[in-house]
Amino acid sequence: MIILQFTKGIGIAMRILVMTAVAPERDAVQRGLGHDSRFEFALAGVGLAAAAVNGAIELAKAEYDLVVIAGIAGGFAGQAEIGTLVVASEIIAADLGVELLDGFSSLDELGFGSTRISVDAQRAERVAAALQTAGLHARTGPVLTVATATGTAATAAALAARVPGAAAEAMEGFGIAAAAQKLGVPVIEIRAISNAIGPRDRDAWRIGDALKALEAASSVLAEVL
Ligand SMILES: O=C(O)c1cccc(C(=O)CC[C@H]2O[C@@H](n3cnc4c(=O)[nH]cnc43)[C@H](O)[C@@H]2O)c1
Repeated sequence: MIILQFTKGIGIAMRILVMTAVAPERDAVQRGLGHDSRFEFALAGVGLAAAAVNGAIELAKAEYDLVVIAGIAGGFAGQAEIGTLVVASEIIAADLGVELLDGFSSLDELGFGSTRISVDAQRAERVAAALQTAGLHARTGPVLTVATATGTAATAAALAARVPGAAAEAMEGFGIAAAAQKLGVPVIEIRAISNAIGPRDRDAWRIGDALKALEAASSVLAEVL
């Protein structure tokens, strides 16, 4: 039996999986979205491995039309300031490779696979435009996934040089996106900036501001997806 779900009388409802690393991020997105039956939520856990495993488990449970990866992130200086939003134009596993005596070689360069996953570019652009129209400070740009959160100016500079235009770094996107890609489910990633990437200063993190920005962005998401 084919069951068709209709929403507001305009067609078949999308089924959208929202994945965040931790519960406070999920709660912020839920507050923003309000009650909207198209959206389902799952926690990825912190880090690439947990995110890949949990992404695959969640995506195997149902046929989703879209995965939205959401959460807080570090912002690269001059690219994404604290409290602003970044919609990923590409998701890049920026430290997946080998360290060389004089630099770094990515998995791609080694011929072992790809460190880049494409997002649903049309949706990402549409979301970013809608966020801007709503008066939120949002941009698109590459969002890096790292295994180790950056804690020095030298690493921040190395990552920025490795991925020109990199806007933000977080720790789950590539894992969830890899699972989604395997299953043919389109993905977007939205990050609210809680801290500047560079010398570690946990006291300077503005998690509350970032969660508020994430909530505000999510209230726009419901309109545009
Ligand atoms: O302590 C809290 O209340 C709290 C609330 C929400 C989230 C957190 C986290 O610590 C989440 C960790 C999560 O944040 C991402 N993140 C944020 N900044 C960076 C960064 O500079 N480099 C890498 N990752 C960052 C990351 O995705 C973590 O999973 C705490």
